[in-house]
Amino acid sequence: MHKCDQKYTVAIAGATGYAGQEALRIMEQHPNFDVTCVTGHSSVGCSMQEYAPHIPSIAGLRVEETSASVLSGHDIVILALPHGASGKLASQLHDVRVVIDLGADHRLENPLDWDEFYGGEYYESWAYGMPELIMGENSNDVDAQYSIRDCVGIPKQRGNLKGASRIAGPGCNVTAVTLAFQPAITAGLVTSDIIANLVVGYSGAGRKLGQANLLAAQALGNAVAYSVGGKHRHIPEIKQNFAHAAGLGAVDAHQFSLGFTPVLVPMSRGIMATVCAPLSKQAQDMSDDDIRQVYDDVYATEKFIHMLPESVLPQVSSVIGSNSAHIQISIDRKANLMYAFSAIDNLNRGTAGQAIQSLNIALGLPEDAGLTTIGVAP
Ligand SMILES: NC(=O)C1=CN([C@@H]2O[C@H](COP(=O)(O)OP(=O)(O)OC[C@H]3O[C@@H](n4cnc5c(N)ncnc54)[C@H](OP(=O)(O)O)[C@@H]3O)[C@@H](O)[C@H]2O)C=CC1
Ligand SMILES: CC(=O)N[C@@H](CCC(=O)OP(=O)(O)O)C(=O)O
Repeated sequence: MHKCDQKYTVAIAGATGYAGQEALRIMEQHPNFDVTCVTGHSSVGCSMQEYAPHIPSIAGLRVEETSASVLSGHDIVILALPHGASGKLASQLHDVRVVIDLGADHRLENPLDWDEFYGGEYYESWAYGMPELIMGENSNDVDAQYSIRDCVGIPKQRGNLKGASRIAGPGCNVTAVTLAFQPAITAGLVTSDIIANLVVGYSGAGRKLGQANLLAAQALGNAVAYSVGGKHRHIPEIKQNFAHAAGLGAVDAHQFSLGFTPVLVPMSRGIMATVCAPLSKQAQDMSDDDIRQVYDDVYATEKFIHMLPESVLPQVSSVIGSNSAHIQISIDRKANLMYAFSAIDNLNRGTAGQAIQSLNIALGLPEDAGLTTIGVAP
C-alpha cells in the first residue's frame, strides 16, 4: 500500500482539554488517521459528546483512563497533558510508532533550564516539532547535522523530523516569537536585547489550568499581564530556538537576552506577538528592502508561513482555525529598532496543527495533509 493511503490508529491522552480537542478536530478531518481512543483524568467514563460537541463524529467515544496500558497498541499517541505528566508515561510507551508530546516535558535540551523554569524530573529532549525552525549553519548541536536545506539553501528542522518516533510540540507563545524573529537572528540583523510583547487569548491557559480566569465577568473588558519579569517558562525555549537559528547549541542560548511579557485579552484563541530589538551594525548598513528580502527568502517556500505584503499588519482573526502564521516586519530607523509581528492560532498553529504537520513529515505523508491555511474570520 502507498504511504498516502495508509491508515494509522491514534490515541489522544488529555482529549478533554483544549489542546487535545484541537488535535481531535484536525485528526477527524485527516485522511490517514483514525482516532480510536481518548483518555482523560477527572472525566474518565464520560462521553466525548459532553467535551467535544463540535466534533459529532467522536461523540460515541468514552473517555478512558490515562495509562500506558490503555495507550499502548495504537500506532500514534498524542499526549496533551499538563507539563510534568507525560515524561514518565511516555517512557512506558515502547510499542507506539510515534509519540507526540504537546506539553513541555521533552522540549528543553538543557536540563538546567528545566530545573529553573519547571522543576521535577528531567526527561530527554525529543525531535522538536517546528518544521520551519532554522538550524543555523555552524550549529554544534547534533540535530543540526541532519537538518535539510530548503530550496533557497536554508537548513531547517524538518529534516530532523523525517522518520522521527518521538516529537516534542513547541509552546504556543514560543512558536509566535520564534517564527517572527528567527530570520533576523540567522541573518545577524539583531543580536540581543530582544523584547517580546504578546497579547494572548484565554484558551492558552487550558480548560482546567485557567478555570479561575474563565469567568466572563472577569475576562471581558479586561487585559492583564502575567508571568512578568523573566519568569515565563517559554523564555528558555525561545532562547534555545534563537541559539539554533544563529548556528549555536542550546548551551549557548544564554547569549540572547529576552524580555517576555504576555498579556491576556478577551479572545478565546489567538496570539499577536510584537518582537523587537536594536538593529545590528550590519543591519544599519542594509536598506529596508534588503532586510525584507531576508524574511522573504527564509519563508519563500513555507506553505504555512505567510509574509504579508509590505505595511499590511497581521491580525489574529485571519489565522484562527488555520495552521498559518502571518508575519510582518517594520524598521524604525530613528529608534534604531527592528520590529517583527506575528499572528497565530495558539491551539492550531501553536499546538495541534504544528504537531500534526510534524507527524505528517515523520510518517512520510504530505506535510500539509489534514491542515489548512484558511482562517475562519470574522
Ligand atoms: N492551550 C494551549 O494553547 C496550549 C497548550 N499546550 C500544552 O498542552 C497540554 C494540555 O494543555 P491544555 O489542553 O491547554 O490543558 P487543559 O487543562 O485544557 O487539559 C488538560 C488535559 O489533561 C488531563 N489531565 C489533567 N491532569 C492530569 C493528570 N494529572 N494526569 C493525566 N491527565 C491529566 C485533563 O483531563 P480531565 O479533563 O479529564 O481532567 C485534560 O484532558 C499542556 O502541557 C499545555 O502546556 C501547548 C501549547 C498551547
Ligand atoms: C494564556 C496562557 O496562560 N497561555 C499559556 C501558554 C500555553 C502553552 O503554550 O503552554 P505550554 O508551554 O505549557 O505548552 C502561558 O502563557 O503559559
